[in-house]
Amino acid sequence: MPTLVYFPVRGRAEAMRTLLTDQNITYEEVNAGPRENWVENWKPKMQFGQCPCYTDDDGFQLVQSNAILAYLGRKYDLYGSDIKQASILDMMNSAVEDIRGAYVRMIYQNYEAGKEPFIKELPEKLQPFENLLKPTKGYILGEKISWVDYNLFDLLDILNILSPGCLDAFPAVKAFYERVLARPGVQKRRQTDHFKNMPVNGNGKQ
Ligand SMILES: N[C@@H](CCC(=O)N[C@@H](CS)C(=O)NCC(=O)O)C(=O)O
Repeated sequence: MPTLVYFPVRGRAEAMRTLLTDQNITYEEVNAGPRENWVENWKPKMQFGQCPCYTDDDGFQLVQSNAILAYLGRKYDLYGSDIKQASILDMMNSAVEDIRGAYVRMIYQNYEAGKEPFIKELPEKLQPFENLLKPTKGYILGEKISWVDYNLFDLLDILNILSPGCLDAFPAVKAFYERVLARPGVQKRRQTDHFKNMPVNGNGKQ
């Protein structure tokens, strides 16, 4: 069975947990914490000293959250139907990562002073997604969900926690968020105690 090594927080693992559950892929969650256990037993084994780490059932091991998501996309036919669609997904995922990276830095390094300016800049950051999602009327590529949809959904979820209602001015983004949220497999994940009891980030800020 595949394993996912991470801490008991949503963080950089929740998008892949949602993808795996929604795609009916059974996997085992391995808690890399607490801190001493991580530093002693896990960190030295990770290629870049960090997790999440996904090990497939044949032993193939990957770290770097975006690489893991893309691998799952390739493996489970969630990467579009040609190189142009795949490249659109790469582009969208890079844009998701731009916001997630800034979010993570704000949460861990500058929450008190950085939260309000970050929220102020959100509309400017969400507008391109509104423009790109408006004509698709479904997921990023239209009717079929892709690996990047799960990552974008997770990003919107944490932004909505940071700034409740921040999606309201973007009808296509909001409809996209609600469409993914309503998927039975996504609901299945969100009904678990594992999900419900987990903080969004490792330092308790959200
Ligand atoms: N670029 C990496 C970042 C991974 C990362 O920041 N991992 C953090 C948890 S979210 C971690 O392993 N922290 C423990 C440490 O650095 O010792 C990715 O996308 O996976």
